[in-house]
Amino acid sequence: MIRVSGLTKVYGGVRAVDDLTFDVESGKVTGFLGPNGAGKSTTMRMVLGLDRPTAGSASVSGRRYTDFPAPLREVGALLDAGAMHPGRTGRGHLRIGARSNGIPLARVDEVIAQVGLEKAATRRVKGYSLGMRQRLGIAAALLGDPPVLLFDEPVNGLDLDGVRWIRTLFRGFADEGRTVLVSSHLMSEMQLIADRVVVIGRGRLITDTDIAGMLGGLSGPRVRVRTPRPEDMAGALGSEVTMTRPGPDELEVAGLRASEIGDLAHAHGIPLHHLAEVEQSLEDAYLSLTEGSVEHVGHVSDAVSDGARR
Ligand SMILES: Nc1ncnc2c1ncn2[C@@H]1O[C@H](COP(=O)(O)OP(=O)(O)OP(=O)(O)O)[C@@H](O)[C@H]1O
Repeated sequence: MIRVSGLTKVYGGVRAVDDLTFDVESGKVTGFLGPNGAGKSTTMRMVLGLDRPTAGSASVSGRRYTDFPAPLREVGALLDAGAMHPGRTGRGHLRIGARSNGIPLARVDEVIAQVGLEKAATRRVKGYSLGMRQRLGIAAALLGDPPVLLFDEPVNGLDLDGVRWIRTLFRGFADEGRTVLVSSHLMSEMQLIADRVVVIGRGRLITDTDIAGMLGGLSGPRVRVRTPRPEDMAGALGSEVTMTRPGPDELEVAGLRASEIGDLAHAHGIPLHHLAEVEQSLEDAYLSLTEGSVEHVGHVSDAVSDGARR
């Protein structure tokens, strides 16, 4: 488990991380979400002892990272897949990590097989694609078979196969009882990967909840209705519901379920051409959670459109 308590980091005048407190439980994949510049990487760096907190603390399995004699056995991390010596082979890169942490060299071939890099292991890293580098970075994180794993934006730049592979891998880690913290600014991806989400903005905690809780925090289900008689339909729905008019013959209704709207239409003899609940996504939840906070509105919009572009 990872415990972050009152964690704060100030760079010059910038409060990159601001009094952040949350726990990351074992046996789950926890998404660490926030727009660019929210402070995710800085938080992870402090958990890994790479940055010193201005205030507060971060611990892994009850100890500070810097107190572990063989940290790779306790925490595996992928922070920046680009930060590998380009002239080394994949296997060479892993052997150095193993040696410096007292890990048997036989483990190197095990993790190479686990990430599917057998064929590329003797090639130099400079010839690796981004996806191969991500795989190698994950192999390095797994070297010490650690109970806690941290990944900073692991799906960035991966193709669909790579993303699917990572999703399955992370689920497997959580099912084995490991603690898995994965940062991303892609809400849609987290909806598929994570059991819980910790959302931050401008270094501060916005929410710490499970996916169901985040979706449940929305204003309730919305229903899309298409009818040639939208005015009559609106009248039949009454004043208790809230609705918008996305198109000339369309209503989007909050406050009633699709079945109730169908029954009302039937009772009033109004023909319906379409009736469906609008699936709500984590993206919607993220927006609705943060739009009340003026401080974050600009950042949230940036993040969502940024995510949509990728
Ligand atoms: N070494 C540093 N010196 C000065 N400012 C920094 C440093 N590292 C990060 N910052 C600032 O701290 C803030 C948080 O940055 P951080 O990289 O932690 O955010 P992030 O959520 O990981 O963003 P991204 O999604 O873009 O990776 C930003 O304003 C950034 O400019």
